[in-house]
Amino acid sequence: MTSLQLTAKEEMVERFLDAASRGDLSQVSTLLTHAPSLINQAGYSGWTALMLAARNGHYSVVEALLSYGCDRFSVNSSCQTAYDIAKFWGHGHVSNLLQGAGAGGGRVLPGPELGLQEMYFSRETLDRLSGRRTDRAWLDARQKDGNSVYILFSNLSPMVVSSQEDDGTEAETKLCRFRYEDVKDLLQKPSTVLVFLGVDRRKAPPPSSSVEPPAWFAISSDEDAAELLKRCRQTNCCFPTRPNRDLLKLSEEEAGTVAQARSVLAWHSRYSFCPTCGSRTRVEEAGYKRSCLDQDCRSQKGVHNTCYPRVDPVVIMLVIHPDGNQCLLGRKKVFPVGLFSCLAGFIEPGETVEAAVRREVEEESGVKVGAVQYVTCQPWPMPSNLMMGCLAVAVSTDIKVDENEIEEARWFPRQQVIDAVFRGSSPAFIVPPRQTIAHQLIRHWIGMTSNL
Ligand SMILES: NC(=O)C1=CN([C@@H]2O[C@H](COP(=O)(O)OP(=O)(O)OC[C@H]3O[C@@H](n4cnc5c(N)ncnc54)[C@H](O)[C@@H]3O)[C@@H](O)[C@H]2O)C=CC1
Ligand SMILES: [Mg+2]
Ligand SMILES: [Mg+2]
Ligand SMILES: [Mg+2]
Ligand SMILES: [Zn+2]
Repeated sequence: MTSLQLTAKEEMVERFLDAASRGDLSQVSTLLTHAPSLINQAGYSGWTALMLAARNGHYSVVEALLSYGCDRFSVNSSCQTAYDIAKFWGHGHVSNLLQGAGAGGGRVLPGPELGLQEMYFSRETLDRLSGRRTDRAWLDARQKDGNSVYILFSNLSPMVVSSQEDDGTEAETKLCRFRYEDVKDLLQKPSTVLVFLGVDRRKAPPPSSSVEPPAWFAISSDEDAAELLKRCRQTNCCFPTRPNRDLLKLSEEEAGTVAQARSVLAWHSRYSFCPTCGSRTRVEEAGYKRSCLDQDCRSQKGVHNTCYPRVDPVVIMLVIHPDGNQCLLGRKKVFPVGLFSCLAGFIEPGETVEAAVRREVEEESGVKVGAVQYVTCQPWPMPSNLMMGCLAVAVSTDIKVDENEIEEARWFPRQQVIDAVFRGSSPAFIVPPRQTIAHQLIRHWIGMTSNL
C-alpha cells in the first residue's frame, strides 16, 4: 500500500465521519454502500461515526449505522461509548435507542462537571426580606437606625472610593457607606428615590436576640454630583463614568449589592410616568413598585408587570464546532482591539431560550445550531439583563456575519482558546475579563473532557 492510497483512504474516512456528524443520512448510506469497511473506522480524534452522530443527536443516522451492524461497544480515548456521549449531550431519544439495543453497558456519564467560578454580580450578601416591603413602621425604624447603611447613586453610578497600591496602580474599588444622619436631608427631597435592598446576612444575630442585622438602602439623587461627593469623609471618592468597566472592580460581595440596586434604580429612571396612560406614578413597596396616580388607569386593575421592576432576558452562548475542538467567537466594532467574545442577544417575546440561541447565532454569524445546553446565568446590571449562558453545538460551519452588529466572527481552535484564557506567550486573541459570563462559558468549555 502506498502512502498515496493511505491518504485517499483517510480522506474517505473523514468524509464519512463528517457526513455522520452533520446528520447527512443519504451520504452516510452512499459511502457505506461503496465501502462497508468504513462503518467502525475512527478518525484522527478517535471518534467513530456512531459517536459523532450520537453527539449531535442525529437519530436517523444512529439508527442506520446500527442497522448496518456497527459496533456499539467501541469507545473513544476517554472510554466513552456512543451511548455515554448521547446521554451527556442530553439526546435522550438517541441514548434510549442505543440503550435499547443493549449498547450502553449500564455506564452513564455523571453530566457536565461545571467547575464554574462564582458568577460576578450574583452574590446575595443581603437577605432581601421582600415580605417587609409593605411594613411601613418596620421600614421607618430601619431607615432611622444608626446601624443602617446607605449607598448613594448619581446618574446610576454608585459613589465609590478607589485605593491605590504603592506603585500607583489602582487596587479595589469600595462603596462609600453612609449613615442616616448623613443623608436624612436627601430623603426629604421629592426627587430622591429610596430602595430597601435587604438586611446583611453576614451580621445575622443569634435567633434569640432582638437586635436586627443592619439594613441596606440605595438612594438615587439628582443633586449635583460634586455636591454629593462632599458628603463623604474619604478622599479619592467618585461616581464612575464607565459602568461596563468600572463596576467590575468591586469585591464580589459589593458587586451583588450594586447589581440589585443599579437595576432597580435604572427602572425608576425609565418609568417615572405610567407606561399604560402616561400619568405620574408614586413609588411604593420600599422602591419595588410604582403605581399610577390616575385611579381610572387600567394598570390599577389586577396585577400589571409595568408596575414592577423589569428584567430583560438575554441568551449568551458558546457555539461549539461539529468537530468538538473549535468554538465560535465574535467581536463588535466597539470591543477593545483583539477581543473576541461569545455571541449574545435579547430573547424575544414568546421565545424559548433554545430558540433564541439558534436565532441569534444564525442572525449574527450565519451558523446553524442544533443541541443547546443551559449552563449558568448572570445578572448584568447594564441596566437590567439576566444573561442565560448556554453551550450550543453547530450543525453548519460557514460564517457570514451580520455586519450591523458583528465586525468579525471566527472558529478558534481549543489550543488558541486555552492560550488566550491562561495568557500563553502570544495569544491569538483576547478573551473578556473573568467577571463576565462570556469568560466563564469559555473556561467551562475548555475545562470539559477535551474530546466531548
Ligand atoms: N456579561 C457578558 O459576558 C456579556 C453581556 N452582554 C450583554 O448582553 C446584551 C445583549 O447583547 P446584544 O448582542 O447587544 O443583543 P442583540 O444581539 O439582541 O442586539 C442588540 C440590538 O437588539 C435590539 N434590541 C432588542 N431587544 C432589546 C432590548 N430588550 N433592549 C435593548 N436592545 C434590544 C437593539 O436594536 C440592540 O441594538 C447587551 O446589552 C450586553 O450588555 C453581551 C455580551 C457579553
Ligand atoms: Mg448580539
Ligand atoms: Mg443579535
Ligand atoms: Mg437580537
Ligand atoms: Zn396609568
